[in-house]
Amino acid sequence: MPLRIDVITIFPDYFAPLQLSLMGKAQQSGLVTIAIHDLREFTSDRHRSVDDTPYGGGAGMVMTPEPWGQAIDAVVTDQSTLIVPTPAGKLFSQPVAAELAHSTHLIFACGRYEGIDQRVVEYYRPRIDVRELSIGDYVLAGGDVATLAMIEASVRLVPGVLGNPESLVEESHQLPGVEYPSYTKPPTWRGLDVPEVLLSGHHDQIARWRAEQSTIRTTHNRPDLLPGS
Ligand SMILES: COC(=O)c1ccnc(N)c1
Repeated sequence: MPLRIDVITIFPDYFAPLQLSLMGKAQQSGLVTIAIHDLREFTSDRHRSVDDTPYGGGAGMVMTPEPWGQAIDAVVTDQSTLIVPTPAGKLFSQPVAAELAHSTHLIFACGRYEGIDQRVVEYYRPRIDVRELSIGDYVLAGGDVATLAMIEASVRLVPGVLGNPESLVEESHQLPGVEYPSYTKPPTWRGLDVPEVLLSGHHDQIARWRAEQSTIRTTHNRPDLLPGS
């Protein structure tokens, strides 16, 4: 059963990159189907408006609930997971990507402006799995880029999408800490040599060196990921 993804957005063109490379191949292989829907197709006024002023005052505009209700109703099933990208959400992570990769149907609601009227989440929460997810502690102009990131991180974990599943084993955020540094030809580049151990053919020594490098890198870049932190 392929993973089905429906993306609802006012900027469908943001998702053209999903036709390229690994994501494009995943769709051609039938492992994943991705459909992009323009929210404005679900408006009913002449101006195809999707936002209005916030109750309670404040700057910016809020996306009105009805177009979202119409758009989500057009694709939702009882197997759907509705994902709302928002800086206020739970943190998206590799384990969450793995969960999404094994879902049946994902609906991404890409909000703009100051966000989507909260009643959209409140309406669907009793009916289906609803997840407000953040890709990190920063604010974007909309949920589209976050959706691209979450789709790519999840789809690459769908069995069969990656040619060599081996490459999933060692990558960062799978093992405790981050990945060791990588090198390829030439052996010397602008006076810089590849670490000798990597050319030695001693697989035990290479594994030990890589584990050490992972710890050094994790300590320097992501001490929060160190065991026991
Ligand atoms: C409008 O959406 C965002 O700004 C957003 C969404 C998901 N993660 C973030 N860190 C920001």
